[in-house]
Amino acid sequence: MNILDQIVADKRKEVALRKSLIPYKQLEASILFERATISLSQSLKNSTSGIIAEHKRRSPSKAVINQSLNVQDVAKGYEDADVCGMSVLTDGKYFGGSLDDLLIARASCDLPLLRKEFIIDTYQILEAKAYGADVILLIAAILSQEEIKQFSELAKSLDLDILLEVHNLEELQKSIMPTIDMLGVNNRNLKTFEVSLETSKALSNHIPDDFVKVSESGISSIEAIKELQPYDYKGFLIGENFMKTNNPGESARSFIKKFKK
Ligand SMILES: O=P(O)(O)OC[C@@H](O)[C@@H](O)c1c[nH]c2ccccc12
Repeated sequence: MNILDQIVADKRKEVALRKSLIPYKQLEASILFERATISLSQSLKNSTSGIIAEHKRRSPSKAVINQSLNVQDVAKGYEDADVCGMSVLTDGKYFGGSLDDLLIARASCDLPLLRKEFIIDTYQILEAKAYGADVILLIAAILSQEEIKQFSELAKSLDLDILLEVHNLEELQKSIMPTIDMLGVNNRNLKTFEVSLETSKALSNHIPDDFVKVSESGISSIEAIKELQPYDYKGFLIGENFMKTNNPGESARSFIKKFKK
């Protein structure tokens, strides 16, 4: 079994357990369920930097990145740095995150928040809303076309934006539908962990213009972004490069400063 299959198998068990303890009705009773969301795709369209900064403690490809920070400081730091949005990993087993991280990020800043999760069930979309997310991630590699349609329609009905993640042409072609707001190209192959910016370049002209294009993973310099901009990328998802430092907010700030020059 490759790592992605393993993650999904674990996730199915986890979601079944969560569902048995907290029913849909209880999620819908969260005060955050009525909150007006902030659109990340709109923010990206109006942004000069397009940086989406991530909170990630560890990952299967890197083991520990940073375990000594608190989410509140990171969220405030990213907001002060004027990033466009924040991504919060909520998977516990492989990434050391939690829904509580999302909730604390929500309480700490007014940035559009992405729930970074392996979504395989509609239940997780209601959780995303109940814990303060503005955007959900859907990963084409683990979903059927019918699931992408059903999940994105539900997310839209909850006023959540949808970032659809692909890694190759086949995934892209099965995923293009009007309920998707942003198309993310993951430069990291989730099955092998190989990273290459060429993935974003190669797929860009297959993405119709009405989707906001986001390049994800392995971005650690302004040069990388400059390289991707001619391919019409408007958003850049950066995790490790900020999170490996003692002060991710400050790192994001100096990154964005260089950018504007
Ligand atoms: O830390 P990086 O290389 O900057 O990558 C961030 C982000 O793109 C990555 O965490 C990611 C992209 N897609 C995912 C899907 C699941 C978990 C994590 C991810």
